[in-house]
Amino acid sequence: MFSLMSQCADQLEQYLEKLSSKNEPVECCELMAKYTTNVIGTCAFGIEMYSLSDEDSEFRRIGRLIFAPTWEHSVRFRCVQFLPQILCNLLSYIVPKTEVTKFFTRIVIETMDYRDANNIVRHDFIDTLRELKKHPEKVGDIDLTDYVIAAQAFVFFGAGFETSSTTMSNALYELALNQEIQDKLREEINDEYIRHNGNFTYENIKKMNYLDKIFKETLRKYPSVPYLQRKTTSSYTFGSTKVNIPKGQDIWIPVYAIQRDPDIYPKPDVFDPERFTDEVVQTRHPMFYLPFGDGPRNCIGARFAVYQTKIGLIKILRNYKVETCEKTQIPYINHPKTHILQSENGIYLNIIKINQS
Ligand code: HEM
Repeated sequence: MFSLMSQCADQLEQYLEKLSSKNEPVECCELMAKYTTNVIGTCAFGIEMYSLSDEDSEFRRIGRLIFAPTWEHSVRFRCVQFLPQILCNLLSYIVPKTEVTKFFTRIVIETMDYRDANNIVRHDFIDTLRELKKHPEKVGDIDLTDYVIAAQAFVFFGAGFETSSTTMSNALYELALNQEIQDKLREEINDEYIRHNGNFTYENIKKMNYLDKIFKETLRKYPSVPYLQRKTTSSYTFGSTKVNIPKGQDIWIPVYAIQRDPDIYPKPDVFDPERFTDEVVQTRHPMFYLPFGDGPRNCIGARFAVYQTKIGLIKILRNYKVETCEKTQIPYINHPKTHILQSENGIYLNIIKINQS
């Protein structure tokens, strides 16, 4: 899996060569979304997405549609959040299927049929879905229709690419604003490059401490999922107070607010990777850092996200310097309408080639 990710990162590097030669500011949210679309397509679906090389890639177009902050999306999202399940189920039969639903149903069913007909096994996400289709008893009384199967693929794709791509573009934004942090990271990348003859493996990347601290601080300051949702399974009263949350209550856990609380993270708007040294981390309650959630329904793609982000950043920063430009929005403005935390006007940066031996 990691080697497939690494190939996508190599394609990103080639694409950057083309982009940087234009000497124009680059919109990094779109750039990173193209990269992570490529990674998820290659690793999870076994489909070459061409999202970097092809400006009109179908997958990238659908990816944009999923997260477009439109009225229709808002209404659908709120219905799922607030209407009783039974009403939602009923509505799903009445409301017409969107282009995204049709696209995912077609692509997933076609890919599964193609693999069945040609005896192809890749041990990826599509194979897991094929396995479930062959053995529906494994999912109890859930009716595994084509729509239900496509919905699993949709969640995986939707949850996987935009969260990671915004994390990458936010990291680049902070590195452009904090050149000394960028230089220090490049030093670590170059040391690793020399130590391992240019071969960045999963194991090597795991040992890169400074990169890890930057990754964590990026998700501290910009948690892609700004709040978590839960329903209480029992009534709970806080300490010696009378504040009570009754059983069955829907609650939102405000990750963004916790991770920007000055009592927990002093000077929360300062980007400081040193908040994530082992010693400092031990002084904080573990629930004060929740970018991937926690408990049995936490993010299943966390490790995938960590490595696609890190290998992508390594490939960019080894050969390119990122700098702010006239089009860079400073300070960062949160988009008021998106569900995933994003900057309102994109992240424009100069990406300048540096000569490495
Ligand atoms: C930086 C990148 C990512 C972030 C910040 C992130 C964050 C999250 C968060 C906060 C949740 C909810 C957890 C909870 O409620 O406790 C979640 C759920 C989920 N994530 Fe991620 N995620 C990322 C990348 C990915 C990737 C790459 C994939 C798949 C390849 C993925 C797949 C999922 C799925 C399927 C769920 C739903 C799990 C469930 O409901 O049981 N995520 N993610």
